[in-house]
Amino acid sequence: MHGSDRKLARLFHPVTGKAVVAPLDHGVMEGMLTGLEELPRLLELVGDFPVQGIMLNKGALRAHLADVPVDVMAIAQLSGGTRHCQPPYARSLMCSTAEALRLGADMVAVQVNIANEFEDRMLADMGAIVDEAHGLGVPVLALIAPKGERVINETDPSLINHCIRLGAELGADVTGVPYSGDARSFGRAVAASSARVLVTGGPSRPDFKSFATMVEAALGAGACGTCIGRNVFQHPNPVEAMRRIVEIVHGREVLEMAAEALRALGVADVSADAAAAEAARDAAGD
Ligand SMILES: O=C(CO)COP(=O)(O)O
Repeated sequence: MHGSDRKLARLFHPVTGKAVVAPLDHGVMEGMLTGLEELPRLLELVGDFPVQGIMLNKGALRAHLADVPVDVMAIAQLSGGTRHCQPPYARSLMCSTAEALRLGADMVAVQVNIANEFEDRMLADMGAIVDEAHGLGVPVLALIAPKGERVINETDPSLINHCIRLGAELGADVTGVPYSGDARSFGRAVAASSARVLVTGGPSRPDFKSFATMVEAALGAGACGTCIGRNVFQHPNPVEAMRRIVEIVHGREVLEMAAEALRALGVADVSADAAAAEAARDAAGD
């Protein structure tokens, strides 16, 4: 067992063995993105659910660490790049693992976009971060996706399976990838991976119901959780969207237990009542 394994175990729910990570790191890429402007409000929302990890950039970590519940992993996003960059899929390292640790992070994340002219640098950065983080006993989440001018289909199964394999080959503890939609080959890549796999969300989709079906399919194919941001926080009803994702990953019982615990503490009623949740979903047109 490595030093990082003990911390990594905390990322997975003790009953379900799965993880819901809330990425709130989009400000570097997008600037003032609708739905993601107010971090304190989002942290409050996330804190009302059985979520296992919150991903923040280093400035946000410094400003808001106190608002990340102590039983939730604070994940420092070390990579960044803005959508104004040419090309917009280039990512650079913005923070070291040592600095992330100093800021209070429990885990670090690094982003790699493959199949473009900058992948060699992003891969080298990932390699260096894995070495540095493991040297300090810190687990690594690698968010890997195919992005670039030559990429025609960003969820092409062979490219997504390559991303899954890459995470494991380069020593990530957890790899986050988009779902390919091909359950069989995705399942094979996940089963062969020494790193556990989370499914990422991508840009907000107008049809949340079909998005949720995709997430369910990814979990069914072997993903052991989610790292979904925009499809939750840009949903017309982010509370309901968050509830649905948690329900898919951990099941209704865990959701209800968490709601009950909050009620007992007199904290806001996240009301996991099944009928109310169903009604809200219908009202939201999902
Ligand atoms: O990991 C992520 C951002 O760093 C995933 O976020 P999205 O679900 O918004 O794509």
